[in-house]
Amino acid sequence: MHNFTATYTDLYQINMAQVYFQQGKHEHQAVFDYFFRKLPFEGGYAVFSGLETLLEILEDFRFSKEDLDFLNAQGLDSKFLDYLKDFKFQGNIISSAEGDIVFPTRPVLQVEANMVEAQLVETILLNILNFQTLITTKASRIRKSAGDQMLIDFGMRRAQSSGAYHASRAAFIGGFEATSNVVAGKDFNIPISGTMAHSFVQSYDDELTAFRDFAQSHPDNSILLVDTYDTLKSGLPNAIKVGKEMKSRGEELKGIRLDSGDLSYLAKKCRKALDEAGLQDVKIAASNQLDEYVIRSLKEQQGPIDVFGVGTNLVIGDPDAALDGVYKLAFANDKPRIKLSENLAKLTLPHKKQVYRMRNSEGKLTGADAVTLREETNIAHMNHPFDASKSLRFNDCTEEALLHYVMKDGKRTEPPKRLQDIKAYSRKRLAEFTEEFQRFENPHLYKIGISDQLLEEREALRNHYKTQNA
Ligand SMILES: Nc1ncnc2c1ncn2[C@@H]1O[C@H](COP(=O)(O)OP(=O)(O)OP(=O)(O)O)[C@@H](O)[C@H]1O
Ligand SMILES: O=P(O)(O)OC[C@H]1O[C@H](OP(=O)(O)OP(=O)(O)O)[C@H](O)[C@@H]1O
Ligand SMILES: O=C(O)c1cccnc1
Repeated sequence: MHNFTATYTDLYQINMAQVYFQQGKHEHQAVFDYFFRKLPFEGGYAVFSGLETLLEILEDFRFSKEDLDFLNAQGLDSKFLDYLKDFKFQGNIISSAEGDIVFPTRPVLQVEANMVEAQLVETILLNILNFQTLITTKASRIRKSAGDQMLIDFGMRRAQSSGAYHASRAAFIGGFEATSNVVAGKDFNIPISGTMAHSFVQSYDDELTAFRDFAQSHPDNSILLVDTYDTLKSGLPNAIKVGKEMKSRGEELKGIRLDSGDLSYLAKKCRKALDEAGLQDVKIAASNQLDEYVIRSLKEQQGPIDVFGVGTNLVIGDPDAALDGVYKLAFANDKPRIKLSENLAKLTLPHKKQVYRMRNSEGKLTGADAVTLREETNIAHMNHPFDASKSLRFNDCTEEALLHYVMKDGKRTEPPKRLQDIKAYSRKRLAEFTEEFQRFENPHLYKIGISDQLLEEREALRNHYKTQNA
């Protein structure tokens, strides 16, 4: 994996950190919230991911000698640079579980650290969490459409460059079974899978020989690409020939892949011909600019497609391209902090906080998460975060605390989780949300409320800064 040293940050973080150091404020303790304001893909939920990647980076987040030489050449203060020689992230991370279902406005993760540490980790934290959460959410939607069919990530070549590495990880958490991305497979223990390219077929004078050579070399694992010249007139009959030859040798053709044309129509024709040739076990894979909507349509048309290969639209998080996650100061030097805005929705929530998922007496979701001050319990009432006329009462509800310490004093509180376990957890958590929250068109709104005490604290601070600056 790329070695993320502490220069993996924006310059303004270092410039601010220098001032904190010079003013003797570098030991002041801060709490920052990571949250986002808008759900991606106009969907009803997001799936939080990237946490393990972040923790791994933070465990060894320091400046190398070359980093410090570079900063020295930029004219930064030599005493400050001396201090950075020993810099290491020694703060706490309080987080939602990776794979959990998360919503706008409420903190997804918090950083508790000194001002320098908290500021220097902001950029990498946003870089990792915004991207992986976006892609895991996209993958989860594609999984929803695909039902039980196999999903393979084909996105590496079309990803935003090295983003492919973490996109493959994120896609697996969201429900993909395999990836064509070999390095991600190796590093994250994701099953790898592959078929063949058009170039392979083109490089031969005839398609049949191309298929035969491939089958001979990969007797257990051949998926033949049948659309290079003509799917029904050439690719399919040649694949059937090779499939039968393999069968006579006691081998089995694994599948064929369709990559153009009307995928549902072609899959039906191919399935029929394969079955008639006694090749019922040969699978049909499809690719070509798939996403959750095309896959949903292909399923509705009952195209007998067993495997979907999804590239571009998955790894670029189409059409959103970015999650708008932000990192805002909530507490510093023993005082709650707020950021005011003309736009009410951009007011921040001050203080050290906790988030609770509210369930009714039967253990079912009530459709709301409540944000409270950290020490509060027994949430009976909550308020709309930005609309004073709206509030919600809870009767006889249980509260599940969603934020937990995952790093203390720069060290993880638990060993790293296996990707497979994160995926299984995520699936279980999403299954709690009814169809209304998961549908693609105008999904049901999951509510986020703030407790009476938090509202009071926020309003007091707001008035304080408003009058101070009047
Ligand atoms: N039966 C179908 N129902 C809905 N969408 C489909 C169906 N078959 C294919 N598609 C999708 O329609 C789009 C067709 O893309 P495009 O117009 O590029 O066709 P193509 O067959 O790939 O052409 P080319 O031969 O140039 O590659 C792709 O996103 C594909 O996944
Ligand atoms: O459409 P996507 O969802 O992005 O899926 C990946 C695409 O990448 C490959 O095409 P490409 O033309 O790059 O190579 P090929 O000649 O092997 O088909 C593959 O055949 C898919 O069509
Ligand atoms: O294995 C495949 O078929 C594959 C891999 C990457 C991109 N498109 C297809």
